Amino acid sequence: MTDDTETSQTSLYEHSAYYKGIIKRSLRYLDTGYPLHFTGPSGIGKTTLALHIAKQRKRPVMLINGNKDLSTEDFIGAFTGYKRRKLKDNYVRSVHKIEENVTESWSDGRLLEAVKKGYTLVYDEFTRSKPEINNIFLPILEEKILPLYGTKQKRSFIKVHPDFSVIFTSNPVEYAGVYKTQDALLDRMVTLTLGSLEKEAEITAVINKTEIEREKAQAIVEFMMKIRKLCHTSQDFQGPSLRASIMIAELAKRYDIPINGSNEEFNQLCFDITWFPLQACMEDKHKQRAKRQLVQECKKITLG
Ligand SMILES: Nc1ncnc2c1ncn2[C@@H]1O[C@H](COP(=O)(O)OP(=O)(O)OP(=O)(O)O)[C@@H](O)[C@H]1O
Repeated sequence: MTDDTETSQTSLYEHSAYYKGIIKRSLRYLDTGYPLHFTGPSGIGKTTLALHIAKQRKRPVMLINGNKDLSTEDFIGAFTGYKRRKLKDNYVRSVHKIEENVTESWSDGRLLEAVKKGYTLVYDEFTRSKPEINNIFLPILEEKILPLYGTKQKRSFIKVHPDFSVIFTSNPVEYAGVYKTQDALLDRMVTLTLGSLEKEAEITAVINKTEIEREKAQAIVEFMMKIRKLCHTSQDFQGPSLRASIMIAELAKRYDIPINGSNEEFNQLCFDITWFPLQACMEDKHKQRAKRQLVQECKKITLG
């Protein structure tokens, strides 16, 4: 993450009472030794917030992205090859002595490194990894040890560094589609559910991220809020996210597209960015009507 990005995010977090509260509480939970878990729909800023909080702890931050291929070796480490040491003793001319030593070389996995050195770990989208892989967090969180069995290591476990902490993120929609989150693991974390941003907070985020003028950011966010109201199904599918507002602002700025519904390019941009996430939050029978409403709402925007 660049310094610029960090500055822009800090600005939203510093000016929003909602975020200031979350950050303060989160740091307390982490400092007391409880892992944190941000859950909520895609694109509302879970990862960004997790990384921001992790950085506040003044410990090195490690990011791991959950995925189905993540293995125990990735987490703990593995023997990666052999080290050969050859000593040739020719001290006495007539005597040749060769001593050869072959040892396996071990390289630490990312979790082992974080646990050993007391890093703050951000484990993003952890529910995308297989539950049996995530089980390794149970002894870490409960007994404060990382077991090394199955790794041919001499030690059977290592102690967790007192400064080690974890922030998990997940998207509830994925619980059903990917792997069911283990209740035992969830039971050991403090889970905070993040909802959509309030209007002012979203406008600030869009301005900070894209440096677009305020009135343009406001027009985009107000449009997006109307579009989200067209959603019919569960609250987990909230339609176009903050990411969608940022995309429209970024593209309009980059290609000098006026934020104006009378402009064909702008209409197309609105549609391209919002239709797919919008149609995902409703049943088929509502889609045609929602499509017409989306086009109409976009045409109503009248900024230069
Ligand atoms: N406070 C903020 N200020 C400015 N931009 C932000 C802020 N929070 C998030 N963003 C931007 O919004 C977008 C989505 O954020 P992020 O990736 O953190 O969301 P997420 O909830 O983790 O999404 P996903 O579940 O899809 O991984 C990113 O482009 C990010 O840079």
